[in-house]
Amino acid sequence: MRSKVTGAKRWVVKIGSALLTADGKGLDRGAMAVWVEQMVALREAGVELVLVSSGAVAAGMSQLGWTTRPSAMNELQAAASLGQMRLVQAWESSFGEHGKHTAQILLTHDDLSDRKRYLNARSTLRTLVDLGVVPVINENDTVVTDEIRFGDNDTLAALVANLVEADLLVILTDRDGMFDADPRNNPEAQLIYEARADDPALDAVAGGTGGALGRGGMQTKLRAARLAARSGAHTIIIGGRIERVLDRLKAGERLGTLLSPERGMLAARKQWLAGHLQTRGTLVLDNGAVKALRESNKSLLPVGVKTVQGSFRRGEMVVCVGPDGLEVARGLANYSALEAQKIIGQPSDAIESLLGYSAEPELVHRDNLVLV
Ligand SMILES: Nc1ncnc2c1ncn2[C@@H]1O[C@H](COP(=O)(O)OP(=O)(O)O)[C@@H](O)[C@H]1O
Ligand SMILES: N[C@@H](CCC(=O)OP(=O)(O)O)C(=O)O
Repeated sequence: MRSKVTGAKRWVVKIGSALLTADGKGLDRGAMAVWVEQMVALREAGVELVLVSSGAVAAGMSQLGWTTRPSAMNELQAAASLGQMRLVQAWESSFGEHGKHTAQILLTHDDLSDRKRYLNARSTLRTLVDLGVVPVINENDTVVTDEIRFGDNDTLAALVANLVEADLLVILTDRDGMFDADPRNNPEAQLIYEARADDPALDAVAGGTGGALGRGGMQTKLRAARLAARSGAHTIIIGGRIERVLDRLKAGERLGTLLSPERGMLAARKQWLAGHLQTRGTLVLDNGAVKALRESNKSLLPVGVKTVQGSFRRGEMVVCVGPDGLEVARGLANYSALEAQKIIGQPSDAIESLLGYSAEPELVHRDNLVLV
């Protein structure tokens, strides 16, 4: 029984091109319907779900009657924009059969490396998930250039897992999981059931590249597992054609390859927050806010802040001190220093009238807060 999988509350499911298009024969709607049925069941079981779907280029190629993947960027981008339409239509209509909606999110590298855009993408995704909508994410292939492309959706899916703080990343592919050698050339290759994501021995076995349609192969899946592990997520690499694959994972069956993070989610996040960012300002809290943070593990609301010092932008790190000037916590601010000045001491439902818009009710969300 895999308790880390059965207990996971937030899943990112990534489906690769080779799998989605039945090796280039156009979108495999039958297979999509089977995954959708299982994803709907997961949602009904209380799992929060984000889907990362490849297949735009492959779907576009089949619409255009192209049998080999073009190497020219403009052709790839044209195929992607054509195929993306069909891809999201197929997901929407398939989820629609179960009364569920999907939402398209196309991301580029810049969207995740810029703090402000990162926070915006995160709060949109959270809102969609809270609304019961399934976000369907792909790379924004038509605008990316070689220098800034994720290149493969394994990496994108891992960054999305970091973004939404998923506890499980499920990478569905055309093999049963990660083998101890590339199964294309080694019929004797054995499936690896469990390993630590950071195990250096895995580098040698994941050497091969992807198939004709997919881009990454096992190498990018391993890298994705390592990236996901940074925020404490487990990764499963597994065959998407295994019967009732998602249902059976949820039930705890030992299928596919489970790659575990070296640290738990909270420890990973705390280390990241504690180690990686410079602080840009200080919020002086009242006693009630200090107590709410320390004793009840709450988010910091504007109402509990007395003064704002320094100059910070949305997404930057601030220090939270008590009335005695001693540090209580540090975290990422949802508002800039100028905005914070206007909303401190006020209830969150006044933010909209004070600023003209409201990003979030919290000044610092507890997920982005580390107590000292
Ligand atoms: N150690 C390995 N275990 C399993 N598959 C491997 C391994 N090394 C290379 N591969 C290849 O990786 C392929 C899956 O990657 P890829 O073609 O990029 O698919 P996707 O579109 O699902 O991302 C498999 O078909 C397999 O041939
Ligand atoms: N964004 C691209 C996906 C890139 C890709 O090939 O990814 P993958 O098949 O997951 O290795 C597309 O939709 O065609």
